[in-house]
Amino acid sequence: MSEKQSVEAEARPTPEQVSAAGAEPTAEASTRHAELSDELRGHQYRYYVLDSPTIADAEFDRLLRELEELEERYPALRTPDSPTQNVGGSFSTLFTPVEHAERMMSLDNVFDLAGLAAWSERTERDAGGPVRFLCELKVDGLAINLTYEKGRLVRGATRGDGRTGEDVTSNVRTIREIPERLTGDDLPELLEVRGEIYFPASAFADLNATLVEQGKAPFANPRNAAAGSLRQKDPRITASRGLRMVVHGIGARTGFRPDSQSHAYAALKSWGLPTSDRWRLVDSMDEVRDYIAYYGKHRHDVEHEIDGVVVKVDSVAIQGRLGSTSRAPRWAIAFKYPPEEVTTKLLGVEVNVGRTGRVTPFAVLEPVRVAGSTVAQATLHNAREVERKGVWIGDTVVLRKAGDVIPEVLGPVMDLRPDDAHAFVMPTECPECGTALAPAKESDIDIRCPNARHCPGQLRERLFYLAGRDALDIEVLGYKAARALYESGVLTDEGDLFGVAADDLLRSPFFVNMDGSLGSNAVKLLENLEEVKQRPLWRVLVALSIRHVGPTASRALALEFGSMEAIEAAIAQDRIAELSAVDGVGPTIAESLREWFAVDWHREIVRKWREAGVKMAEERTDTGPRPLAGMTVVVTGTLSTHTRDEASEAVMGQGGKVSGSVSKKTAFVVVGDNPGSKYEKALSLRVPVLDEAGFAVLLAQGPDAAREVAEIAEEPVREPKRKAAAKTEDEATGQ
Ligand SMILES: NC(=O)c1ccc[n+]([C@@H]2O[C@H](COP(=O)([O-])OP(=O)(O)OC[C@H]3O[C@@H](n4cnc5c(N)ncnc54)[C@H](O)[C@@H]3O)[C@@H](O)[C@H]2O)c1
Ligand SMILES: [Zn+2]
Repeated sequence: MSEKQSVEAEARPTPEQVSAAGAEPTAEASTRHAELSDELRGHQYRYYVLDSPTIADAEFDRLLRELEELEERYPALRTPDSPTQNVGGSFSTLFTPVEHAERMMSLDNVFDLAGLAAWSERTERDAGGPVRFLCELKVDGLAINLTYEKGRLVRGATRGDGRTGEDVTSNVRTIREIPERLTGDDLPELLEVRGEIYFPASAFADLNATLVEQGKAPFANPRNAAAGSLRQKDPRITASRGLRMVVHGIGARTGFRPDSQSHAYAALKSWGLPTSDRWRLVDSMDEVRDYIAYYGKHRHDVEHEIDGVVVKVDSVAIQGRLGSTSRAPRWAIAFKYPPEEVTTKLLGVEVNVGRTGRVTPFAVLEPVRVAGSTVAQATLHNAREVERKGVWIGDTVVLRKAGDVIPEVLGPVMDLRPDDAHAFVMPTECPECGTALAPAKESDIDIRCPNARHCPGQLRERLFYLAGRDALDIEVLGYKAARALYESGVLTDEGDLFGVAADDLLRSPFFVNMDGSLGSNAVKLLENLEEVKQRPLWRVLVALSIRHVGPTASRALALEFGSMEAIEAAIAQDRIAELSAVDGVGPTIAESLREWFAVDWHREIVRKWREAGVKMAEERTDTGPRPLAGMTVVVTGTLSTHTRDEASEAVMGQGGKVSGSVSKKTAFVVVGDNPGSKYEKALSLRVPVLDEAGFAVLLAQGPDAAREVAEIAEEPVREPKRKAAAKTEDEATGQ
């Protein structure tokens, strides 16, 4: 890094200096060039020959780009043996070397849309006009060359340096997807088929687990697994690995003259070769960008890893006219997606105790930037998962962070394992309370802390959860406040929560000012707790942390039973069938309710909350009219006057049901801003549609009045009406 900076810091040569024969390289530049070249060759050897790289691809690419930049500045450094000029990878002595009939090339890369646009402009200029492009996925695997003579597979070879590869014919023959004989008439005399061997992403974790079990080294990622599995001395091992292939090109051919890449694919497919069905022919760069965007989003919906998109000129004639450089064709370009994989150090494995007592190990990592954020932790799910991945504390590991997906540790870089690395041992006691851990059932993989009531970890998580937006929504009760409450002994479990008074909070430094007076957070908490006592029954049910009883089931229970007492009575009288018959509840949840209420201290929570004044019944149960009884209302889009929850509560408060899907039986669909397809569905089913004003009418004046102001589609269904006035951003997001 520092050397790079020193090179960059030098004065740039003037354009005249460069244009002549190129600037004379400085001593520093030459040294850095030599260093980088050596380093890159070392990485290439590990990657192509040992199948065991020690740095992430993005890091390798960064070093290669640095080399390219140096050579751009000092063209004299660009010697034919530079890593920038060659197809990466020599060949090993493990396999017999074989010459390819036609050279195997690499691909030039671009890393952004500007680079892609520059390439397409250059290409169309050189081609003398607009060209048709073929877009396909860049499969992150291992390049292979299959030679077919008169339709018979005679050889399989790795790319090697592009001219000479390794003979892996017997290994290739074990891959089921690769035909021994092509089928059809008109088979070419000679055909080199180029493609990628890959290891299915979904089988990767299992492969590592098997290797670890056998005491063998696990792979860092699926690409290495593909290369390592194909390049085996014993083809039986290759056969056991379930490798697959995608065809993406042709080399030498006799008796086969396709006029385009796409025609070639069609022919290869008809002969039984595994071509992809994801390629697209397009006539504009807009469509290329759409393709790139689509697979950027669906990168992990594909059976193999993808590191980019390859854009090719479809016409073989134009391909020929454009030709190639020493290492890559000019008629194709690889658009690389932002890297998702990095390597970092696994500093430790710690465990976390969850709301239900589940103890989960997580990786503590040296903080590293990947996919736009800094990652310092990654869940490891359970002890078996840590073992299956084969990662040890102290290892350099490959970390993958894909977009919004949670970061995942893929595997260890075995060659960098330090002597003092050691396997993680799952604790036998709860790190929060010291209780012996055990699986809930003998067959469970997860282990739990059985001290549910008093374990600080579990209590903290339950308090945090009951204060959440989907439960009681207590603003000031966050993690720190939750911890402060039990650490100072203000409460022993959540049953005490609503009995907390100012005096109690004075015992906790967290809630007290320097001068000994009650802090503003304490005042706020006490206020909050008062308000919360009036929350609807379903929120109280959620707050109890009963397994499987989330907002949906709680709403259904509240609607059906109307009060906590009624639910308790149903359980006490063993009317479980009645519970499970409730729409949105079912047998699992009914059983879970029964189990929960069977525990003394659980029933105590309910009793204490009730005594403290928490409302445990829906107001409307026996008093007041229920004008919406028997009606189902669907709410879609954003309302400015109600949050979704408030709207649902208002409907349920009047005896109505709230549903997520529109059917013929729906009484009303309430439509806010940016409604989804439910609006269109309502119109097509001729269900009355209410805007916000209409919803207000429904709540204030009842269904008959609402029907007067509702929009009902006439037959035949017309184009859905778009909501005219857009809300200001504040209104739209202010809920
Ligand atoms: N981590 C390391 O130490 C290390 C070392 C060397 C190379 N590498 C990585 O290897 C890559 C560079 O090597 P490269 O020259 O092999 O290739 P490349 O990945 O830049 O592109 C060329 C290769 O892409 C493959 N490919 C996949 N899909 C294709 C498609 N649809 N059409 C055409 N070709 C397709 C072909 O096999 C072709 O040889 C980089 O990603 C680099 O980071 C990493
Ligand atoms: Zn515990």
